[in-house]
Amino acid sequence: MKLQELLEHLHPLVPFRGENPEITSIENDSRKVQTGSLFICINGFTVDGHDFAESAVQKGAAAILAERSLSLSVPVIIVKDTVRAMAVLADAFYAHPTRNLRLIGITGTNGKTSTSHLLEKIFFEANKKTGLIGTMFTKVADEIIETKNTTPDSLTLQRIFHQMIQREVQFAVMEVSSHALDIGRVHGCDYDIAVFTNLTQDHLDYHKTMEEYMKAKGLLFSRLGNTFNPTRPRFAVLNNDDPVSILYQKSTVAHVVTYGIDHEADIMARNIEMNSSGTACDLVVQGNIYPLKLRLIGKFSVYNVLASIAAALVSGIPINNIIQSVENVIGVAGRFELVDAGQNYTVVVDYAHTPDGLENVLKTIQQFAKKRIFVIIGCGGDRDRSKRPLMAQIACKYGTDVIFTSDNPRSEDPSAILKDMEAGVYDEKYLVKLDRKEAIWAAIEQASCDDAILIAGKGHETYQIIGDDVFDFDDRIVVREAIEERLKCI
Ligand SMILES: CC(=O)N[C@H]1[C@@H](OP(=O)(O)OP(=O)(O)OC[C@H]2O[C@@H](n3ccc(=O)[nH]c3=O)[C@H](O)[C@@H]2O)O[C@H](CO)[C@@H](O)[C@@H]1O[C@H](C)C(=O)N[C@@H](C)C(=O)N[C@H](CCC(=O)O)C(=O)O
Ligand SMILES: Nc1ncnc2c1ncn2[C@@H]1O[C@H](COP(=O)(O)OP(=O)(O)OP(=O)(O)O)[C@@H](O)[C@H]1O
Ligand SMILES: N[C@H](CCC[C@H](N)C(=O)O)C(=O)O
Ligand SMILES: [Mg+2]
Repeated sequence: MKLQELLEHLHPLVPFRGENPEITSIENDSRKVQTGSLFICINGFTVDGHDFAESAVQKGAAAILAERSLSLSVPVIIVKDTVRAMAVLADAFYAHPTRNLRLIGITGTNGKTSTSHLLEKIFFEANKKTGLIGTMFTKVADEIIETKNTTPDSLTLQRIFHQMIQREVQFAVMEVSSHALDIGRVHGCDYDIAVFTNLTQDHLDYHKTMEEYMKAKGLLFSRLGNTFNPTRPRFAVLNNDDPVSILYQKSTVAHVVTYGIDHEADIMARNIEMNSSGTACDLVVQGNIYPLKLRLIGKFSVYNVLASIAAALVSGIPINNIIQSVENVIGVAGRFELVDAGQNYTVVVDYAHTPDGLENVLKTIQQFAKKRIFVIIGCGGDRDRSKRPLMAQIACKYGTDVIFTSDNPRSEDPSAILKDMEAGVYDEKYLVKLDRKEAIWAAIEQASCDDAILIAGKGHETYQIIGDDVFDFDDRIVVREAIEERLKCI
């Protein structure tokens, strides 16, 4: 594509003169630039991409998109906001891939990964070709691609959609983080369905207030249906048990479909009964009642199931297929994942990393725990500090034996993170063990018959980030080793 043809997608006041080279790729990382690339300079949180423009030209960049003038031997196009321009240009360069996909975006503080995996499974089992983008990985048909962020930057994202089109994917399900909505990573995505799970405290390091956080998530709904193809129906799937849904409902021109447990909704679950191996309930859809037997545990899992059922129904998947798929789901990796190595107590590994997530999981455990509840919990570094004391409080409210330990300290001092947690707790009911492996082993040493152990915060993660180092660490493997070692000694 010629540079001028590409730039026509920006607004007409963007000046363009001079050479009109062929653009063979778009890159925002100078290290990936090749001959013919358009290099987009992004002023990031860590470094300024403008500082790499010269090296991009040396690597063969044919043109540069920047926010300020740069003296270079190739055309430099100046825009006010390169992040925004990147989203528009990436969408155009890859021939507007989301116009040809049924795209479902899922936002909310907790439950995005769980709901998106459930929904992808429903589509897959209904013989649709699927794509998935989220925290754990990205999937294009049967190919798994590693991604760094829950929602990748717009360039990576449009490239993935393009691959999906090439692989004839019909339904793409993606997690849409509040960061992505705020920064503009999903600008240019044409969603058919937007799903809201819930809103509780997280990411205040970034958004500063709950109001700003709520507004960022709301962008998914206010933009829905404002894009390219007005003839395709758009749906907002909202959780009626979360008061924020009323605001999102007001902000969208799309059709609204609601789900809920405690408040009247289009799609509901009633008569929920739970034990340690599953959940039974009645699914109510348009006055019809369908008995559901889920292998997933907890009220929060029922919400995720309802959200995925609602999105699948408005996508035209028959109810009986949907029910069969959700009943088959054993679980999502690292979400209420039970570790059974032959011990006589329950071990749960869960990704709860917010106050609400932790409370939901602990309430669930409390419902079937017969004796002590051990909680092993830490908080991530370089993330919302204000959630640390709250998570510590919740751990001590529901746990009988609590061990505060490290999560991913990242650039922070691990002891300082634990001090932030301790500030929320006034009794002495907890132990502090900086080393996560030691914390897990200590709990296993003390556990006895019918106790329950929750290892929270890292779920599916197979690493621990300490400083700039990434170490192998998987709660599920570490706890299994500890259990097996203890069983040997009996
Ligand atoms: C705070 C934040 O959002 N940071 C994101 C941001 O990184 P950054 O601004 O630090 O980038 P940077 O290193 O300053 O680089 C600026 C520019 O210079 C370029 N560069 C850099 C070096 C070089 O040699 N040459 C070069 O051209 C880079 O490619 C980039 O274009 O842009 C990167 C590329 O898109 C992201 O991967 C990175 O996410 C980091 C890893 C992150 O941890 N983000 C978290 C806060 C996040 O976004 N989380 C959300 C929500 C998670 C959830 O709740 O599920 C998510 O969606 O992941
Ligand atoms: N609907 C829900 N409501 C409240 N808590 C939930 C819900 N679903 C899951 N959780 C809790 O939150 C944790 C994270 O779930 P999940 O990974 O699905 O959320 P997420 O929104 O994708 O999180 P992230 O922001 O990290 O991408 C789970 O391990 C569980 O403890
Ligand atoms: N998506 C969340 C995941 C947190 C997981 C936790 N283990 C941590 O590292 O803080 C975040 O990036 O804030
Ligand atoms: Mg997620």
